[in-house]
Amino acid sequence: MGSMNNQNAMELFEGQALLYMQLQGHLRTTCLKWAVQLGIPDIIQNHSKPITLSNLVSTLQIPPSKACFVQRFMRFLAHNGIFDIHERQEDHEPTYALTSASKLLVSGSDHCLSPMVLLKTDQLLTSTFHQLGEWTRGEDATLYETAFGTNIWEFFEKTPAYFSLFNEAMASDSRMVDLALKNCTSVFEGLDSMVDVGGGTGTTARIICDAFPKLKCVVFDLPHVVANLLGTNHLSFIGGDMFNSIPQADAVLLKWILHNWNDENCIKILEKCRDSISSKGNKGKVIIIDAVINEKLDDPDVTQAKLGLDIIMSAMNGKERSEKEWKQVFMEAGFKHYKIFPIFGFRSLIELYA
Ligand SMILES: C[S@@+](CC[C@H](N)C(=O)[O-])C[C@H]1O[C@@H](n2cnc3c(N)ncnc32)[C@H](O)[C@@H]1O
Repeated sequence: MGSMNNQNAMELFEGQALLYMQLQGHLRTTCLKWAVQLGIPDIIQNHSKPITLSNLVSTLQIPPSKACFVQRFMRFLAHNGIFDIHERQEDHEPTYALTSASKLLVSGSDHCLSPMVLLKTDQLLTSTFHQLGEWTRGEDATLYETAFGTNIWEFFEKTPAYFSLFNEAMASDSRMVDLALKNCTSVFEGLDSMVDVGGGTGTTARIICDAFPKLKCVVFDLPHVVANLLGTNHLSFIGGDMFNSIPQADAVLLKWILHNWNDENCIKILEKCRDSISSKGNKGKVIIIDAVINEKLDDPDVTQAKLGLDIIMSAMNGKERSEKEWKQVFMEAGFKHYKIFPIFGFRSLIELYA
């Protein structure tokens, strides 16, 4: 039949499997959301040993007729590294345990990322990506302007449910900062004051203040974000716009801020940071926590996480950057020296000096 040889056919079938795998990619996120909404990580954690399928189904109060679906969802999630799956010796019944990923989904644990799962799998927010084609062909600066008619920050401001969803997700991400602080104490030691620009509801600043009790911290964010937030002796909240001016300090922290913005806006923000630390001479610093794309050195899953985030950021007119791209932005904003500490999982801490 035809001129197609076996080799060609095999290549096309491999291509087909790759395409089908990618086309079903949304199921990874929806099944993950299903597991979080049903509280499966909590159930396994509370069981204190691997849980059998029948036990899981009865705890979930799912009709026995649906047990086979639970088994298949769990198999799919286990295949994607979210749960561990084993067979009980005596009756071959599947049992499930937590992995390092699902340990991060246990409610009330120190590093619970479930709020981030709920943000990233939200139906309205994910549906905006169906408009990527319309947005790239049009003149709107961001996808959110095409989808909602406003930029994302105005959308959160006007939609209280999403404002809370976003802030809780960011706070959950920030709680992981404590895992890396001991690897970069030199970055914060000796500082008297720090301003966390775009610091949201203050989770990162609180963790840093606790770890470095001599440090006074200001959380600086849009006025509606910090309105009504209570500080402490060492922590205060100030509302404003980082494109206008940033309060004076020994150091400025920018966690997950610069990737939201294009190079032109990043340079403007960094110039305001430079003004903020100017009274410290060459001792003032900017501390950035963001990803550095490095496809050659990174594990493919890490690159996948960074490149996916880059698409989300591109829709906000921001970007994830390679070291070369970061360096260019730093130099154009008038900074001369930087040091990268790859200590935050798929993100790095970058210390920046004028
Ligand atoms: C991606 S969130 C990061 C929050 C926090 N740094 C964290 O990592 O959890 C970006 C933050 O920038 C704030 N932001 C946006 N535009 C701003 C502006 N013009 N001035 C100050 N903050 C701004 C947002 O309100 C939001 O809290």
